[in-house]
Amino acid sequence: MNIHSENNINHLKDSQLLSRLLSYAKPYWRMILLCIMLAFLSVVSDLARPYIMKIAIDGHINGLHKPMAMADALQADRLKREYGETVVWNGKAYARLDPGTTLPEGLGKAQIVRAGGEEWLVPDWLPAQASVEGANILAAAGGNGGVIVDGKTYPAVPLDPAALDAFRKQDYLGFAKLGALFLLAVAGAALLNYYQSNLLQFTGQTIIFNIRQQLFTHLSRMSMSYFDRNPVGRLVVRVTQDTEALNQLYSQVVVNLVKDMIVLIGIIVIMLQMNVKLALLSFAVLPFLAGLTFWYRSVIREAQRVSRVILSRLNSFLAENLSGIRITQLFIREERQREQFDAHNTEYYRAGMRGTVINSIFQPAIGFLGNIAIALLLWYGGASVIDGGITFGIVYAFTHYVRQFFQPLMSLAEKYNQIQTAMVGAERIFETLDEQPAIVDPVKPRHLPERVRGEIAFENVWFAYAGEDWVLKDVSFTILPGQTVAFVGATGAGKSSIIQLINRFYDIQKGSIKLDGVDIRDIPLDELRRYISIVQQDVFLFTGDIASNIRLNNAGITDAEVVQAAKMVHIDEYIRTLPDGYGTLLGERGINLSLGQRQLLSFARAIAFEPQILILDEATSNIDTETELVVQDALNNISAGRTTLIIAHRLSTIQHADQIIVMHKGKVREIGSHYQLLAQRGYYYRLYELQYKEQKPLPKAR
Ligand SMILES: Nc1ncnc2c1ncn2[C@@H]1O[C@H](COP(=O)(O)OP(=O)(O)OP(=O)(O)O)[C@@H](O)[C@H]1O
Repeated sequence: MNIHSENNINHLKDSQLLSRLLSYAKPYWRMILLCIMLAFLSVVSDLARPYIMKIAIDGHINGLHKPMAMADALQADRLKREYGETVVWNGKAYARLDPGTTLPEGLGKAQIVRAGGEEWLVPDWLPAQASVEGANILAAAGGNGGVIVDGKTYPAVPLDPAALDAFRKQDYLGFAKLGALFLLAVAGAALLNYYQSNLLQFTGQTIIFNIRQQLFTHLSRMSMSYFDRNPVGRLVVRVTQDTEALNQLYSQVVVNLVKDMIVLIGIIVIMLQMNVKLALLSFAVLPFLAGLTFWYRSVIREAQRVSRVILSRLNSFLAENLSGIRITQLFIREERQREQFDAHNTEYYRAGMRGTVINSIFQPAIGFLGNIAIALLLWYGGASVIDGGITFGIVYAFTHYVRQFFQPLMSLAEKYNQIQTAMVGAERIFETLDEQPAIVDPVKPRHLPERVRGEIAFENVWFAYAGEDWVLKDVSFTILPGQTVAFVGATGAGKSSIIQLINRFYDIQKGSIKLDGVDIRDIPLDELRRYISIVQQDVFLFTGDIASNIRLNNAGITDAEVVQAAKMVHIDEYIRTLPDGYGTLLGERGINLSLGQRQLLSFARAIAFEPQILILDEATSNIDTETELVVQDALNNISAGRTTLIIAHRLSTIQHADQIIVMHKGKVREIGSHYQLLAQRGYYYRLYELQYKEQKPLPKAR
């Protein structure tokens, strides 16, 4: 597997992932519980709305035609006590009855029915169909004060507008009340949703804030070998995108899923309570729904997994190619790179389309099932209304509940996607967090004094970056306190590796490296690295001004010390010519420095930190010869009394070193001073001769 290919194997089980995810949410359980309670209340007000409509329809719009109890006007109070709203008209009191109420002894029956465009009061109860105008009511039976239903004539009195108003009064009042209640439910749901979603976002953001913080702290402790294996682009995605996917999980999915569950259960309960038969009929589509969801789950999971793997490949390709754009343009590789990008892009497009096609089948299919349920309702419910078995209000409410029932299922696809993305994000985040830094502080640390002598000893050191590819083989040497030691050797001989080992960017496999006689693995990392400053060929500049790039946020370094360090490496003059001097911004929003200027800045950085051990890795390779002489002079000053290690290809710059260590294919080949090594007429001599000839072709060798 190369480092750009994205890991696509599931290591952790979903249940393990979930329990770890929940552990992050645990400190905030009160808020989450409150969110769930708010969600519950908002569901209640959501579900209340069709119910309110049902009451309006059955109780008031069609309320006029309900069967009534009739008594003498003197008994109005009794009627009111027992059956609620009572109308007194023409010496009689009337009260509407709920369906199924049995009429006690002593009370008469009455019902209002619409016939021939007029409302009639009948002192009897009519068959259920009669409440629907026109159904089997032939007409008002001429002028004889009666209505004919199913061939039977009932005596009836026509109601004049004033009487009708009296009977309708409770309906007008009822509409006002129900309207207010409806409004309250809407406003309540809006308010509850507002608080709930804010609280959720707050909780989610806080949890993710903590995870990001933990990730960054963790990453900054990781060893170099980790960064060799993980491209920066991937780690950036870890800290930003993957955590954002988790945020979605906490702030959108979890509570909304709970909310959806409450909605579904709530609707089932309400429907069963309103009418069992109609409810069961609406649920007839559920087995198909379950089958469809099962199919969807299995195909979309695979499609999304493939799509994610391809996307991360595309991202890596893009990141690498944009950072290497200079080389691409220089070697006119644009066309080839474009073809490769095209291949990745096409693959991603296809994967995306596959997901789209699956979704475009699933979502309408769910909608279709929902509509079938509504069609069943219309067919059976409509007929039952006419038969009088079910009220119109119930059918109306049912169609709404069925719609509400299918709504969460329609967005299931989206939620499923979010959960999957979050799970993959969580898995990657936990994998990152679980990876322990290869280089850690010693269990039993040994502390060196504030100032070390600076003796560095390599004793039979064997080192490989990976496996058994030995980069250093049995390397031994001792650098005495205050000495300046140079490493020379061909490219790839292992010089830079030696330097990376001294400050423990990597740990060795065999032998030991000692500072003042103490194995560096026994010294706390912070302390070890505080003694050492390294100036490298590639200088990294942080976004910020020049002064902050020299002192690297170390408040202990004063402005005067910054200037002093810059003066020592002769970059002070240049800095002063810049518009803002030491306050000039570098990087993206500021100016760009030349490679040589960057190296000088990095020298100043090393000097300002006053290290006790100074390491220069090809540090003067980009500085012109004239400036190098000056810097060399400054270096001589700085290295006086300090252990200094220098890697240089230009042998002229290291002739004054106390010791020169010649490396060859991972081994120490020769050690000695310049003159000793020349006298040996070995590898160093040959190197020197080669360079000497190159640089000064005219005079003959001494
Ligand atoms: N981060 C790394 N991961 C794996 N192998 C590495 C790494 N860095 C260097 N190497 C390998 O280690 C060997 C020695 O590299 P090193 O950089 O120490 O050589 P060097 O003598 O400093 O060369 P140069 O003069 O070119 O800087 C090389 O063969 C290189 O391929």
